[in-house]
Amino acid sequence: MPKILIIEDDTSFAKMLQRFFTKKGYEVFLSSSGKDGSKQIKENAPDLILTDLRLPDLNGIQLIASIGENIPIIVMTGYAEVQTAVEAMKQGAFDYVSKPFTPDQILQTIEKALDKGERASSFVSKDIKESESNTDDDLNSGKEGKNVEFVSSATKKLDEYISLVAPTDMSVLIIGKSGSGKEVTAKSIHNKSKRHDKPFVALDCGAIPKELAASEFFGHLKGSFTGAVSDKVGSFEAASGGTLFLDEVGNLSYQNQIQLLRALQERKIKRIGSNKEIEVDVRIISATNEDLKEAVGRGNFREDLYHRLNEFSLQIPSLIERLEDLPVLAYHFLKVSNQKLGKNIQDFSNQVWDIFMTYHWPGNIRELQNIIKRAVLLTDGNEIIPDVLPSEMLAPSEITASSVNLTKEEFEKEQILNALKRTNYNKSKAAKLLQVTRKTLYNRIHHYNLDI
Ligand SMILES: Nc1ncnc2c1ncn2[C@@H]1O[C@H](COP(=O)(O)OP(=O)(O)OP(=O)(O)O)[C@@H](O)[C@H]1O
Repeated sequence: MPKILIIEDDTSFAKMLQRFFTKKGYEVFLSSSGKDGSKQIKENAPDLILTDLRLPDLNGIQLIASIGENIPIIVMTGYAEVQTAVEAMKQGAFDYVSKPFTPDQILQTIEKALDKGERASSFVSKDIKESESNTDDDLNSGKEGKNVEFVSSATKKLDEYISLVAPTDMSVLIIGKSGSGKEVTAKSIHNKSKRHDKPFVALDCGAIPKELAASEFFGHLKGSFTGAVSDKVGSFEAASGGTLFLDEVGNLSYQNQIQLLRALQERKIKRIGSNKEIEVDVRIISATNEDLKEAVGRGNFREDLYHRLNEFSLQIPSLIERLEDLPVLAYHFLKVSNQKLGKNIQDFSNQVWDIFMTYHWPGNIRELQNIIKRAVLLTDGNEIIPDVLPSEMLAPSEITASSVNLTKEEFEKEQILNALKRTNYNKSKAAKLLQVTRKTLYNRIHHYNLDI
């Protein structure tokens, strides 16, 4: 079993990595300082070292220089430290990864580094390594064989990340298209966290007028502004001890971003009209369906806030990227709709399955849910047939699942143009068809420079 030493002073982050690598079959040691790290290198003889560059007692570059080239070292860097990371590589580090990174990214880098080390020393312990890796393969295939039947690899990976990050207090940024399950994911993280018996409060930042955002976040006292007819508890206070979910966080105005950042930095808020500071303990999970990094680049979203919200990011696959899950979801929605509507419809016809598996699902899981509910309502027989599906599914656009070989950007651009054509260039209707907000549609039109 390969041994990894993680030198990182952020202990909850280090523990999360430890759990992940242990699951992947590594033996993991933790150290929170350079001095202790050097001691552990002697005691535990790790096969690989993963180290932060900023350590409380030693600079990572000095540490790397003292280890030499015998053990592969991977350095973890903050977003502004790439230059130092390059320096670290000159000193002999194998590679660097910039935070935030997904566990899979770091795993790949580690495997690459170990593979290199293994080749270099293969003559020493080839037999042992071969027998160990065979056992690992058997275990992995056995594990997967149990539950891969109906679940896509994209969803399995997502579940794995949720379980990893849930017990920590890290801020999570969930990225995904509208209706893909971002809020469901946020709830799942909350339910698996130690805060699960405290409130989960969701705030749709896209729906609040910017003048009212501060009051929604922090609350207000009666009479503090026109319309403040009674005292109001804000979302931060309401979520105290629990989780605050900020949906469509990219839609916050610049002024609101500053207010949010201040509250996150100070962990204290004041209700509007009050001088009393209130300490708040909330975990922040936010979601976006636009590219926030790009919004940072354009100057529309504050970089400092972006990094504070994005200690860990989760990408939610669109339904079209997880079509293997569609049957499980479809039967689930059939069952729920039957219960709600007092029906007992058994199945979907073969033609319906064909349509489901080739449609492009711009509205993702929400669209599937709505379509099935409507179909259940309209069906008299035993089985759902194409007649009860919406007409846009029966005469689908030229864009279908098979066109996924377009790049993601080309595909999205096509979807937007298509929706606009089908609605006679009415942007409100096109946004509805795409199941995004008008603001998102405007942003995307601007992003793709669409001349309409
Ligand atoms: N894994 C799932 N199982 C069952 N239902 C799901 C699942 N994921 C999403 N849904 C359903 O799909 C709908 C959309 O999910 P959700 O609200 O989480 O998406 P979203 O990405 O947050 O959407 P938006 O971007 O519009 O806020 C909800 O009604 C939700 O119940």
